[in-house]
Amino acid sequence: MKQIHVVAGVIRDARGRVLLARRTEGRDLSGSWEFPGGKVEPGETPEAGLARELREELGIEATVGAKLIDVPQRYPHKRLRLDVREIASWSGTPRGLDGQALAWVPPRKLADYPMPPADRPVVAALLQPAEYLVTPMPGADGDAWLEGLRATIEAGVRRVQLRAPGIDATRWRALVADAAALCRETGVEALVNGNAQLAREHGLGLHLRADQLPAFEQTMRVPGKLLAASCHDAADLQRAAALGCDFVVLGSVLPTPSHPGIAGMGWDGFAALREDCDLPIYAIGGLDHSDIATARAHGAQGIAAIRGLWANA
Ligand SMILES: Nc1nc2c([nH]c(=O)n2[C@@H]2O[C@H](COP(=O)(O)OP(=O)(O)OP(=O)(O)O)[C@@H](O)[C@H]2O)c(=O)[nH]1
Ligand SMILES: [Mg+2]
Repeated sequence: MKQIHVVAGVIRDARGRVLLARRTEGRDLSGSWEFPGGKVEPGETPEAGLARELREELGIEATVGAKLIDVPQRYPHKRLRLDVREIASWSGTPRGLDGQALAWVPPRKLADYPMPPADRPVVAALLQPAEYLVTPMPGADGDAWLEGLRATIEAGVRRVQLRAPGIDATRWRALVADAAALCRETGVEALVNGNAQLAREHGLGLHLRADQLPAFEQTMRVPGKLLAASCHDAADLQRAAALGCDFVVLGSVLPTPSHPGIAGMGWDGFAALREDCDLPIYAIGGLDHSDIATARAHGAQGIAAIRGLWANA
């Protein structure tokens, strides 16, 4: 199958809006909106290719900045790597030189524009956190666990999964109530592992374990709240996508002490699974903050971790 490297730019105006272009008739995915860019030509660097595409398609001169995300994606007749860069600065007035419509879109509204599958992880990378904390098991001192959560939030974590497998149910209910209040107070998105009833009671999102995916039904969703899932293979990813999960966690990428004897799928294994799925995916398994750039280079939203993100570790 044909493998193509496409480089596209996130171009922002002074008001922070992002430029989208609409694919013209007669091309693949026509009518869908995309980040301006195109195929890198043989012998060309991605930066030079993107600057050239923006000159040809929009008539602007651009300086290519930091990498946002690299999304490996499989389409019916080709395998794509969508390599997305921030545009550090640009000059001129963008015009649709190929006859394509243009739109300046506030980031919050990006999801309203139909885009190709490879762009869904790109939009998620622009809007959603790169880190997803999974709480460690509370020790005897529940207050210390809550303090750990507070410190982790103060350190910058904005999305949290409350998880404590095997804990006494009454004790967990009380800890979840306190943790939910703390997350609400600090504006942090919180999901609870596995327990739809607890999620409902506290207005939390729900994070499904992989073994819960086959029997889970839409009617069990918490209305208006996030739904996420832990995935280990292609079948899990397919089930999570069919359920309409907002995002998933996929691993283990590296071997971890919590799953001794299980080899990780590695970054190449992660990227291969990501090719057939358009969900935002956090990589998990032996990772911490320092792995975010590597994760993004393999199409991940970022990293999920217990010890790797816990402030009091
Ligand atoms: N520029 C751009 N292309 C994207 C995005 N998302 C996405 O899937 N693509 C795909 O990446 C490829 C972009 O290549 P292109 O615009 O240079 O070329 P094309 O295949 O339309 O050109 P062609 O018809 O001349 O072969 C297309 O297959 C397009 O569907 C995106 O956000 N921006
Ligand atoms: Mg193009």
